[in-house]
Amino acid sequence: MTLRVLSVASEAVPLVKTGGLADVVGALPAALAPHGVETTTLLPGYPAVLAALRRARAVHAWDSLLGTPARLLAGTLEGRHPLLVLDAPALYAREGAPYTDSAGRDWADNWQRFAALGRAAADLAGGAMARRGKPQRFDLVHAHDWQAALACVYLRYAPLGGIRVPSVITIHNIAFQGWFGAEVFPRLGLPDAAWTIDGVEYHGGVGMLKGGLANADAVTTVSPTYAREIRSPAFGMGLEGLVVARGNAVHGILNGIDTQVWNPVADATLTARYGHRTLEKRRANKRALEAEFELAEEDGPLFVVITRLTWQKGMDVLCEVLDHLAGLGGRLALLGSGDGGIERELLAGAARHPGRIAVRLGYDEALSHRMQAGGDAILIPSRFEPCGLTQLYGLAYGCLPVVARTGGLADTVIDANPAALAAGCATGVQFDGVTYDSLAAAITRTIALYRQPAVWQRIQKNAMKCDFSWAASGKAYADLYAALTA
Ligand SMILES: Nc1ncnc2c1ncn2[C@@H]1O[C@H](COP(=O)(O)OP(=O)(O)O[C@H]2O[C@H](CO)[C@@H](O)[C@H](O)[C@H]2O)[C@@H](O)[C@H]1O
Repeated sequence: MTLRVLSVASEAVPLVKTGGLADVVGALPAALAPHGVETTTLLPGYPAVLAALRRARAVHAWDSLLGTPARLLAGTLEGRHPLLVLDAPALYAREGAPYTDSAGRDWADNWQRFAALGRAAADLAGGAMARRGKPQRFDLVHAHDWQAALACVYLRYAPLGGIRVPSVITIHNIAFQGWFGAEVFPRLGLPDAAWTIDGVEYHGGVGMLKGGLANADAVTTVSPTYAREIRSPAFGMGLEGLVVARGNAVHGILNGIDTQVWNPVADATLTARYGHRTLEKRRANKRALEAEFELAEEDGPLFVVITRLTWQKGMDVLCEVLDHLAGLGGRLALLGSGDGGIERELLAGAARHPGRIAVRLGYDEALSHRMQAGGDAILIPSRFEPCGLTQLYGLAYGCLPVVARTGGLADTVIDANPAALAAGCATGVQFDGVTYDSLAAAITRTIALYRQPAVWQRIQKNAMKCDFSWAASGKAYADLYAALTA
């Protein structure tokens, strides 16, 4: 029997992406299909999403969805999986990024933009459209992050159709909570009962992620270690008490990677395609990357970084170790954008070390593939990392991850310590604490390993043979859905 799931999110590859959330939401339908789950993805109708919809048909219209007219358009994701798009021009038809305007400021009406997404999801799954040609019945709603969290709250406090549908919320990053002032509460269309510790009330305002965490039937986050970490104040960002209170309803399910998109044997963006038996072909990718970044052409270690430039990702500490890295004969190619101060410091580092440190500010998906294929090691000094995807891509591409021991980074990389090297299972380098000393020592250790070619290649082969496809995690989600709908 097919289980029908409505996956609700604010971004999904290949239509709209600001970070790893989009990779996961985009990959889930194919990951779940082998387990008898049909996933319909509901996204906001940003201009880019509407432009990509081919042969869309309108399947529902609201005269007023939280105060604004809206339509629901049906199409497909990747030409294969059902897609629903919430077309509400007053909320989404604007220039800029999904959450911010062109100047990088949060849209002032974000509360309404994403409350409407949650209300639409609850209407769809709860049966409110049944009389008016609802496109399909759903057995379960899966909400991602604060932007979709109100779906769980509406299903609990204000179901409009009378069908009781269970919900799951996934936390991709507990640091982003969607908190708004108390004045928005009356406009959400929720009963007074939701203005409580069990509902959306949080520190005197509306906490969207908090409301979802409190009211979803199950909570998942994207690695087992992060599921434990967010029980503590250091990682829970204020929500640790609620996470602890949800007890066994909280699950850590590791993200997978889309092996159709991230596979060096078949990756069309690369100069040379290769596998773990043809590692020597990586050299052509390294030469191409050096040329692209105007780095010195040599066989010494080439580090890469692909990230949002933020405090979470430890990029301030990376700036501090640039001189150390270059002084040891290392080179660095960095792709990222974000914090203006960090951008300036990185550019200053590149100016101090021409040919050794090169920085590309911006977002470039194809270049990120070429960097994983041409770099020797990827540096990921995150202060916290719910799962992390770039270390998984690095493992698949033999670009060895050098990671802080936190969250999903701790769960997916095996440190090349003497015991792991002797046992032949090492896949990268881990270090404790994101400080100058710890990161500098990890870089020193990585370069020492690189200078032993047989050892390095062994680690590369181990890394490339790891299976971080969606197979296991797709099943874990499907099992959770089955338990909730039994
Ligand atoms: N400048 C650039 N150009 C091209 N590509 C770039 C880029 N900057 C980043 N990327 C890409 O964006 C994605 C980032 O995903 P991550 O999982 O590493 O972090 P993010 O913090 O966005 O996601 C959050 O959600 C995901 C999904 O659950 C969790 O893995 C993670 O820990 C959590 O913080 C990767 O696909 C990466 O290659």
